[in-house]
Amino acid sequence: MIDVTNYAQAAQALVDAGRFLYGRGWSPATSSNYSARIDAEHIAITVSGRHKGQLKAGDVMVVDLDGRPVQSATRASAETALHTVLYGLFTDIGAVIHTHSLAATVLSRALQDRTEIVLQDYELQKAFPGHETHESQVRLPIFENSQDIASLAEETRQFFAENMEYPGYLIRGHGLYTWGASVEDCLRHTEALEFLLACELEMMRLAR
Ligand SMILES: CSC[C@@H](O)[C@@H](O)C(=O)COP(=O)(O)O
Ligand SMILES: [Zn+2]
Repeated sequence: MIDVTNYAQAAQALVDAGRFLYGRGWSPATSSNYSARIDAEHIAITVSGRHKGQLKAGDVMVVDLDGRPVQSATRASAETALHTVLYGLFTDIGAVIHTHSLAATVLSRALQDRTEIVLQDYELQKAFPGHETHESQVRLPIFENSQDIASLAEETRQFFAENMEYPGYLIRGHGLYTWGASVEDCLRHTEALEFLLACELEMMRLAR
């Protein structure tokens, strides 16, 4: 049984997150998907194709950790497997957010031969637990974009099983995934990473 209060709280947090992320320009044109944990076996996740700046409670549904809808006839995000794989791996996370910002999209394409981005010498790195100084490194792997979400999910599962300290990842020409203990935490990570990626893009422009 799904706890109705947990579901309602998760759904409202995702609706609010959508308004914020769309407002920042990081979830344009129905792109992006967001989820929040309801209990050990279920998450609330955005319905596929919905405008993230105008989400209503009915645009958030429940799936189990195998991505199967629970008490819903709507279609969960096409990228649900990229969420469920993270909840399976990181038992302490409570939310996953995927954005489609200009910085994440352009930077991951511009660095076409690279399989990771290393962020260093930015004070804002301290937004991540365990990073006490700008001299530490925040690293994000870059996976190739694919319409085969099952195989992309498996690729991410294998990577993060070995590299649990990475706070998120990029899909080339597509966007960013990050997670956190709560929706609030996850939003902080999203905002920090989007800021750092925008800085990197700006640095690259200045270096030309
Ligand atoms: C509108 S293009 C973006 C989609 O292809 C996808 O990458 C995305 O982020 C949203 O898919 P969705 O099925 O709505 O969760
Ligand atoms: Zn996407």
